[in-house]
Amino acid sequence: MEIFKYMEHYDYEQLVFCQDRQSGLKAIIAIHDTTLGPALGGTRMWTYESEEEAIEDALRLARGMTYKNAAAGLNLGGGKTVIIGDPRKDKNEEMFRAFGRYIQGLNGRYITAEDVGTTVADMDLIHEETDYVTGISPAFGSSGNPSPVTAYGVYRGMKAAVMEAFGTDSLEGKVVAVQGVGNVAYNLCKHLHEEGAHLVVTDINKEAVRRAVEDFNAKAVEPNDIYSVECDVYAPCALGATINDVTIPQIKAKVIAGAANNQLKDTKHGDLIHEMGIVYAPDYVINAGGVINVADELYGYNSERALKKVEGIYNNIARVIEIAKRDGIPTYQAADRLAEERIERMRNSRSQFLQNGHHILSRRP
Ligand SMILES: NC(=O)C1=CN([C@@H]2O[C@H](COP(=O)(O)OP(=O)(O)OC[C@H]3O[C@@H](n4cnc5c(N)ncnc54)[C@H](O)[C@@H]3O)[C@@H](O)[C@H]2O)C=CC1
Ligand SMILES: CC(C)CC(=O)C(=O)O
Repeated sequence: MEIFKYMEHYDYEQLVFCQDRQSGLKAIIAIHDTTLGPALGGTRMWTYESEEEAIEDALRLARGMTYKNAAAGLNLGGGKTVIIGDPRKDKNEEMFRAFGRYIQGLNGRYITAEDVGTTVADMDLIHEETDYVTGISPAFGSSGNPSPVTAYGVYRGMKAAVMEAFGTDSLEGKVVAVQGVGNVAYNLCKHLHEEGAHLVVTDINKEAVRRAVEDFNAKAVEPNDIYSVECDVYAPCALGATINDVTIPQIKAKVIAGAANNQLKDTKHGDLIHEMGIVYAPDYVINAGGVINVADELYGYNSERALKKVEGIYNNIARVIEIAKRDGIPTYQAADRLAEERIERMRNSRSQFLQNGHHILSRRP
C-alpha cells in the first residue's frame, strides 16, 4: 500500500503509529478530517493478518467516521484507532494507559471510544491518562457501553428501510438474518425478537450463537451460509466488506440493514445491490447511535436527549431513501452527498479570521 498516495487521494490529515514495548502496544490512530470538530471514533482491537491490513482498516474506518459524524449532524470529525492483538489474551493495564498518553499527546485532535474488541473497562484505563475518551463508566457521569444504543438505532433504521421495501415498518413475522451476534447485534436481536421477527443468526464465536439461539429462539447457520438464507432482511453486524462480488449473488434479502462499519467492499457493490432493487440502509447512517450517544458526553451526558436523537435515525434513513429516489442514485451515494455537502459548507465558512491564543498575532513580542 502506498500510504501517502492513499492519504492524499482521500485527503487524510494524520496517521499516527504508537508503540510501547513494555505493554506490547501496537496502535494505529488515523485522523481523516477535523473540519467539523475533533475527530471522534472508536478503538478496535483485532488479530490482523498483517500490519498493512491494520493500516487499511484504520484508514477506512476513520473516513467512515467523518461521514458518519457529518451525516448525524454532530460537530465532530472522523478518526479511528486499531490495536493489533488478540482482545481475549493480549490486553493489559499498561497497554491502555500508554495508549491514553498517546491520545493525550494529540491534544484533543482525536477522541476515542469502544469498538470491536474493546470495552468500557478499557476506556476507563485510557481515561486515567486523558480526558479525550468517551464511552467510559457511568460512574463518571458518562454513557457507558455504546453498543445497546447503537443497536437501538439500527433497529429504528431497519424499520425505515423495511417500510420502503414492504410498505409497512412492522418487523413482525419478518425473517432477519443476523451476521455476528456480539455486543451490538445481541441487543438488536432483543428488539427484533420483542417485535416478533424470526431470527437466523451466525457467528464465528459458538458461544455467541448459543446465547442467541437460547434467548431469541433463533435458528443458527454456519458463517458462510448466512448470505444465502431465505430472509427479508440481511443484517451485517460483524466486520466490514461483507457485501462483495462473492456474497451479492447469494443474497435473497430485500433489505440490507446492519451495524457493521464499511459493509460495502467497494462503491460498485453499492451500485450492484441498488440495481437488484435491494433497499440498502447506508452503514454509517444506520449505525450512528453509538457515536451520537457518546458525543452527548461532551455536553454533559443526558441519556434522554441522546436517545431522542438516536430515535431520529428512522427519519435519517427515510430521508436518504427519499433523496436516492428523487435523484435516481443508490442510497450510499445519497448519504455521501448529505455528509459531503455539510463538510463543504463548514469548510467554506471558516474563511473569517478569528484571533485565538494560538494565532501568530498572539505571539508577537
Ligand atoms: N459497538 C458499537 O457501538 C458500534 C459498533 N459498530 C460496528 O458494528 C460491528 C459490531 O460491533 P460490536 O458488536 O461492538 O463488536 P463485537 O466484537 O461485540 O461483535 C462482532 C461479532 O462478530 C463476530 N464475527 C467476527 N467475524 C465474523 C464472521 N466472519 N462471521 C460471523 N461473525 C463474525 C464476532 O465473533 C463478534 O461476536 C462492527 O463492525 C463495529 O465496527 C458500529 C457503530 C457502533
Ligand atoms: C462510539 C463509537 C462506537 C463510535 C464508533 O467508533 C463507530 O460508530 O464506529
